[in-house]
This record gives sequence, C-alpha cells and structure tokens, in this order.
Amino acid sequence: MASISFRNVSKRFGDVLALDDVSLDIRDNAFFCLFGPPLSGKSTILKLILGLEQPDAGEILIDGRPVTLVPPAKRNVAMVFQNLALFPHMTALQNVRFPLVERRMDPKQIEARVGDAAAKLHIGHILHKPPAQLSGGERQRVAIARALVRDPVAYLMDDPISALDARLREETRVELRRIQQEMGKTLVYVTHDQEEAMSVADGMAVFENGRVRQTGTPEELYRHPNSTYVAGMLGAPAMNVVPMALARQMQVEGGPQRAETLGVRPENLRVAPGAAARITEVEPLGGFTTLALELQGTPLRATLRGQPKFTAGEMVGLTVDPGRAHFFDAGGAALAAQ
Ligand SMILES: Nc1ncnc2c1ncn2[C@@H]1O[C@H](COP(=O)(O)OP(=O)(O)OP(=O)(O)O)[C@@H](O)[C@H]1O
Repeated sequence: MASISFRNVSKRFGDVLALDDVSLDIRDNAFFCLFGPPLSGKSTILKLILGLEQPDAGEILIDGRPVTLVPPAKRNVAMVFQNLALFPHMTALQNVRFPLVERRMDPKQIEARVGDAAAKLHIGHILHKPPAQLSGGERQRVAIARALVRDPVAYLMDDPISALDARLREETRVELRRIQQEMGKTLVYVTHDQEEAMSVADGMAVFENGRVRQTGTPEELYRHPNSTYVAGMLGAPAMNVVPMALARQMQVEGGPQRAETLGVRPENLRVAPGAAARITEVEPLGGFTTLALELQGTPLRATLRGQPKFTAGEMVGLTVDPGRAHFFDAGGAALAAQ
C-alpha cells in the first residue's frame, strides 16, 4: 500500500534544472505513467522516489510521510530493472530468489514467496532456465518476479519495454496491466510512448523540460488538454491546431474572445461536400483511413472510419463535430469554449 506525493520538488544537476517545482499525487494502487520527451525529468522522479537522489527543494511523501531523511533500503520501493539486469549465470529461479537469500530469509518462507510470485507471473515452467534461454517477454516477467518477492510498497519501471518489437510490446503492456491489478500495488511507469501511456495508465503526468504540464486520467488529458503542448503529445495523428482565421472555413463560429488558435482532433474533423480544402494524400489503414488535407495553405489531418472513396486532388468541405472544438490563447493555454 503506498500513495506517493511530490510537493513543489526541484532538483538541479549542475547547470541543468532537471525538475522545476513539481507537484504530483500518485494514489495507492495506481498504474501511473510519467510521460514526456527525452530529458524532460521522468527518470529523475524515479531516482527521487527510490532515494538515490535528494531534492534541492520541496518534499516527497510515501503514504503521507515525508521520506527525505529515510534511506533507500528503508523505503521499500522496488525498481524493476530491464531484463538485462538478470544475472546470466543463474537460473530464473535463482534470480527470483536472490533478494531473499541475500536477506537471509528462512528457506521455507523463500519457497512460499517464490511460488506465489511464479504463479502470478506464469513462470513456473521456465524457472529452471538461465536468462539466455528465455524470450524477451519471459525475461521481463522473471525480472518483475524478482522485485515482487520482496513485497515492496510500490514498483518503479523506467521504459521497461521500449527494446521489444511492436507486437511483443503490445502483448507485454497488456500483461503488465494485468499483473499490476493482480498485485494490487502502486506502479510508477516511465514511458515516452503515448500509445503505451494511454493504454495502460489510470493516471498520468505529462512532462516538459522538468515541469509537469498536466496530470489526470488518459481520457481527461486527451479530451481536455490544458495546452497545445499536451494536446500535441497525446493522439496520433496529432491534434490539428490552426489560426482562428481558418475556423469559419470549418463552420466553427465564435469561440472565446482571446482565442488565437483552434484545435481539432483528426477524428473530429468531418469531410463534407464543398470546396474549401484539397485532399493531398489518402492513406487507407484497414479499419480507418487518414486523409492529409490543405486548407488555405495549412496542412490538416482527418481520420475517417472504414475506407471512404476519396482521391488525392479532390476538393472537399470541412466541419467539426459539435462540442469537439478546442480553443487556445496566444501562449498555447486552453480556453473554455463559449
Ligand atoms: N546524474 C546526473 N548528472 C547530470 N545531469 C543529469 C543527471 N541525471 C539527469 N540529468 C539531467 O537532468 C535532465 C532530466 O533527465 P532525466 O533522465 O530525468 O530525463 P528523462 O525524461 O528520464 O529522459 P529519458 O527519456 O531520455 O530517459 C536531463 O537534462 C539530464 O541530462
């Protein structure tokens, strides 16, 4: 059981402000994703939770208690290292047992805990093998089991599946979600893959340059991004963000007074009869089709269901699904629609 909170935490490495006044609340038992581009401060959050680094300012709380003065070993938080961190000369079983043997735990208790972890992770049948004889996904599960036997209050993972190929990544993330729910433990998970974050997280924080730009559920952030930055980070193809001057061309009337740009997700852009925009590219992707369009020189993307019959060069009209227009001010901050 562990909730984890950051209160106005800053961390500097030399000239680099790795974290800038970060506040975060990760609730107990959450699958919480730290999401952002490289060097935005995600791994620094993990190091601070583990206690490998100390904040320069602010406070970190685990289950409501400040941990600044608590040494790493006493925090009982487990980092699940990537599969490379398994000992190659040991079998999977010896690897999983290792943290408990090191603590001189009673052998009977060790067997019970290892048996429990192996059952949860479905690795009983591969425990006799060394890591070299396991697939990437199996190694991953063994690495998780090794963390699991310690019975920590929370797990941390730093981009654990980025090295796997696309299909295995998809399988593994579904599995991680299942394991996390079964374990009933808080999992803090770093990723720079928006699809991964959206599919597994029940809470997430979007980072930019050491700052948290927004936190919430993936759905909240997708539907109500607070800025063009967050809007652009979630969703592929990315949200169309165009000058307000083009809003009328898409039948969007009004908008808040200070609005400088209009944002429309590709799936909320409707293609209608008309001659406002030119289709520049048609990309049929099976279940849906992506259109690249040009509206008065501005490129746009639309995602349509199925395989509608459009061809490059065709002129079309554009409308926006009612209630699905986003408006942003000159600084890129979201404005409430009027
Ligand atoms: N030990 C360190 N010494 C010096 N600079 C560091 C150290 N650790 C992190 N930094 C710097 O702090 C900033 C944030 O790094 P961090 O590793 O937290 O980013 P990240 O979002 O996890 O990036 P990535 O996705 O590439 O892992 C970067 O500019 C990085 O170079």
